[in-house]
Amino acid sequence: MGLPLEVRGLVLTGDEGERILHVPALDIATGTAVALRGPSGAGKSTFLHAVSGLREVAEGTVTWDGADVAALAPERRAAFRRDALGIVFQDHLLFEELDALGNASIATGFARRRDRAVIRERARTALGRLGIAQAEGRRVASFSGGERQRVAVARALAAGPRVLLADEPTANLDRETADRLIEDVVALVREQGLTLLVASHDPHLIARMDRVLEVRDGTIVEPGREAAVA
Ligand SMILES: Nc1ncnc2c1ncn2[C@@H]1O[C@H](COP(=O)(O)OP(=O)(O)OP(=O)(O)O)[C@@H](O)[C@H]1O
Repeated sequence: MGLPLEVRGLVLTGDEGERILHVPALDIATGTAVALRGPSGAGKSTFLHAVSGLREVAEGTVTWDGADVAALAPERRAAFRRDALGIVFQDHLLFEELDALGNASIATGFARRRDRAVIRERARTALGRLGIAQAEGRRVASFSGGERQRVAVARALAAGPRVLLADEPTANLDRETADRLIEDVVALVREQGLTLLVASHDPHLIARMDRVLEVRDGTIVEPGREAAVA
């Protein structure tokens, strides 16, 4: 099952204290697939980092099922992220010396012994679905951008998250691979009731989502409603 997200009075600022984003109120129901679009530099990545607890929040709350990630102590925040969130961000942060399967199943390093085989199996399945099973034993240092992206997606799914957060996951992929990735991720999200929040400009991806939010003029709006999501 996924988790619900509740954002209240969120203000995100830059290094000099300048305001980047202000989101008065936003709710995402459990199991909803949401696209976040908006011009380059609007603040999509900044928002995803904030809801992941990877970025300090100047004001407000970011609450996943009752837990305000912004208020958690650093270790508890890291544990929450590891246990509940699958994250596919633009800098994939793969371990260059490990092969694809080693990267995709990296969560085994933190998991209890009895969960490790499950994670490894999920990683293998995800790599297969994403079309790189034949390269699972190759070190990722030799992978293309698109292949790295797919390894990062497989890694996020292998940990068994309740929420999947992704930043332009189809950006470096050819149309066919991107469409396959979209189909697989949407199927998985639906099967498992995960909450999905994905920054993307890809019309094929956006068309498959339940809701489309737009980062615009320093806030988040929902086109169609044409008012700040409050
Ligand atoms: N720590 C920071 N200090 C100052 N400015 C910042 C900081 N972090 C982000 N910004 C600025 O905030 C704006 C939003 O950046 P962000 O990366 O979130 O945009 P984006 O919508 O994801 O864009 P893209 O589609 O190009 O990835 C940019 O102008 C960026 O330079």
